[in-house]
Amino acid sequence: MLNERETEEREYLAHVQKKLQRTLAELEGKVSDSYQDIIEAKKYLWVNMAQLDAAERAANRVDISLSIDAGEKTVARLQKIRKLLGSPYFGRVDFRTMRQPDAGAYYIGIHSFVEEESQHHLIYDWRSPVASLFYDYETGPASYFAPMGNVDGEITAKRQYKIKDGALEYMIESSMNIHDDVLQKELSSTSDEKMKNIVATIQQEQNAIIRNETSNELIIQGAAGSGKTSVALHRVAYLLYRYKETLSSSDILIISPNKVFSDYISNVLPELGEEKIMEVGMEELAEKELAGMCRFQTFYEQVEELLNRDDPGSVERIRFKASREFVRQLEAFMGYADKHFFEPADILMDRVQLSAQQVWSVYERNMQLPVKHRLEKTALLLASGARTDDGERLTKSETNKIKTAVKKMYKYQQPLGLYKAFYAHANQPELFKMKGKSLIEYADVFPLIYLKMYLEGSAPYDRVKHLLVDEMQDYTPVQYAVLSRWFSCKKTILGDSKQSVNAYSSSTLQTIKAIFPQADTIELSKSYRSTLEIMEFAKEIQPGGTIIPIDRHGEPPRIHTCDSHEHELDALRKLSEGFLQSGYHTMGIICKTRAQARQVLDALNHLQGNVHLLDFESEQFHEGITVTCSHMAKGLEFDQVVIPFVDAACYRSEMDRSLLYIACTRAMHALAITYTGQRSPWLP
Ligand SMILES: Nc1ncnc2c1ncn2[C@@H]1O[C@H](COP(=O)(O)OP(=O)(O)OP(=O)(O)O)[C@@H](O)[C@H]1O
Repeated sequence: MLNERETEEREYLAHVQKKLQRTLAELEGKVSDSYQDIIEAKKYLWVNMAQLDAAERAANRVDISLSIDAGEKTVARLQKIRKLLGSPYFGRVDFRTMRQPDAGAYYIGIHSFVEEESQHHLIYDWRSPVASLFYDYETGPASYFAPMGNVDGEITAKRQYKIKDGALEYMIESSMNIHDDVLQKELSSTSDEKMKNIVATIQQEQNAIIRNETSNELIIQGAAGSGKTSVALHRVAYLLYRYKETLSSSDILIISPNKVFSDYISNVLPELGEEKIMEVGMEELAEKELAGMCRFQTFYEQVEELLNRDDPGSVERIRFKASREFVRQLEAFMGYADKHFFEPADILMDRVQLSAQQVWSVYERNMQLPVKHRLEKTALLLASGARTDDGERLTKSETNKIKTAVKKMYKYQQPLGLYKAFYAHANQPELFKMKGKSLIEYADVFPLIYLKMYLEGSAPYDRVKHLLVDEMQDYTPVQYAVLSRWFSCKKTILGDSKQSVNAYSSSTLQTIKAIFPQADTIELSKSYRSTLEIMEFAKEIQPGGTIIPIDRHGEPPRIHTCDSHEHELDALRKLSEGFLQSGYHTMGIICKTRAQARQVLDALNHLQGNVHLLDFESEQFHEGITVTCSHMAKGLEFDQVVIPFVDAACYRSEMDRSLLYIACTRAMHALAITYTGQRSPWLP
């Protein structure tokens, strides 16, 4: 028997759906009309082309493009209505202000929906001011910030709904924030090959980040699975909604670790009704800067090299270049170069002579400019101020001669030459080693760019109004120094210091905070991805920290001890076949190195079609079995994770420990580990 409330709710749902259906039909009609209009206008233009003059043709083209614009807007609305029809809303708050006797019901959904005749809001967008009540308060006194000021009042009731394919699956009357049962249900579902939106179950501390409008720089340190990436993407959607007049999706840039990660998160914003955001990797940005100068090792190649080879020299080079002290030394070197690498000399020409002293005094006044611009300006100022004995101005060719002479007074013309000079100056030439002809190590890429900026200047990315940097722990102080020069806009910087894939070059939260002293920092410690059993296991591998696992239970992680390598490969085959029979969608076999991943791939040859290798070059994340390495899997998640070859020889260093932790925390529901011989000391 349905109780009275549920009957009421079903009636309201039917009412909203009727209105949505009607709007849908109207919009479909509009789309079809505007399609016809465009065809007609094009036909007219085509048939009458010869008779129309240029102005008429141009006017016609403008009409067509306006119709296309209008049509596109209608299609976008249509898509939103279709989405709402499947699941119109997920929450309701009944709120009354101090001056109202009765509470009004506010239904919260992924988009807003206003009844045309009455202009009554049947659904409020989750980003609207009033919707914050749903995320921030239990029943009782509450307030929200509206454009006209703070609105105080009382929440008299809160409800949550699960509406799927237009049908009410369940509703929960709750005095609580977001009822735990609903969150548990969401988290227990199987994974997708794309990240999902979390609008229905955003938690209060996450909502504070999403709706933060005051921080110019916001650092989010979040434990594995705490929702950092989800929250950052919802924050982007919120800012696009809040500042729709001044901010568009093309003003935002995400720096993400790899193409697969970009693909994995690519659906969240379109699901929220926003356009896709541009994503770029650090290396793409570096490539643009160093084009024509040199090639470089990638970050993943650097990590692979460290994992496969003990090379204390390489570790020392990476460590040195990952410190704040290194940036300080580079900057001190720039100061030194300003004074010592410019050797002013007399410029003696037939009609005019300039003394070294004159040259120096103009050069000195323009020290704030990049060297190249400084030299150009020095030459131009000298030339424009100079006069011949007859009081004449200099000719163009004389000016050019001064330019060439001044340019030659600077000792280094090429960034790479200047960069090498830094190591000579520091008396540590062993800290710079080319990898090959015109090929530099990854650790040298950003310091070289930093010096190139000093030497030649660089074009800042002024169009970007908000920068999002994910996996912040993987970037070094010199990378942040370069990023700050490129992007002077607002920034959201997120990551987890416990999930570094290269222990020698990772940045701690303290380091990042020191680099951005004005930034606000928020820490998220509740972890949502994995079951309690998996998180407890992972915490034993990487102890310390304040991670709080969600109270969701599953099978304890299983450790398979094998007699031989062959036996271990057999165990992997069985686990994979078991997965294919289970209801899970994704399984990650997460290895330490690429070579191991290839071995596993060979062992699973018989499951072809269900198995995918996820490597540096991969662009997509697929359903089924993914064989990959920890450093490629970060940011991703799988229903089930298997970590092979966790023996004492393979997982022994601090870096291995961190990679093992990353691999374990990718698992949502099930985790298995295999090894042969002696188990890794990092295993609980
Ligand atoms: N409020 C929430 N409601 C429902 N699911 C959530 C919520 N917060 C996080 N999750 C889920 O938890 C998982 C982890 O989220 P996300 O990948 O954003 O975390 P992360 O902190 O970036 O993780 P990591 O650093 O380990 O890669 C995802 O499946 C996400 O949907």
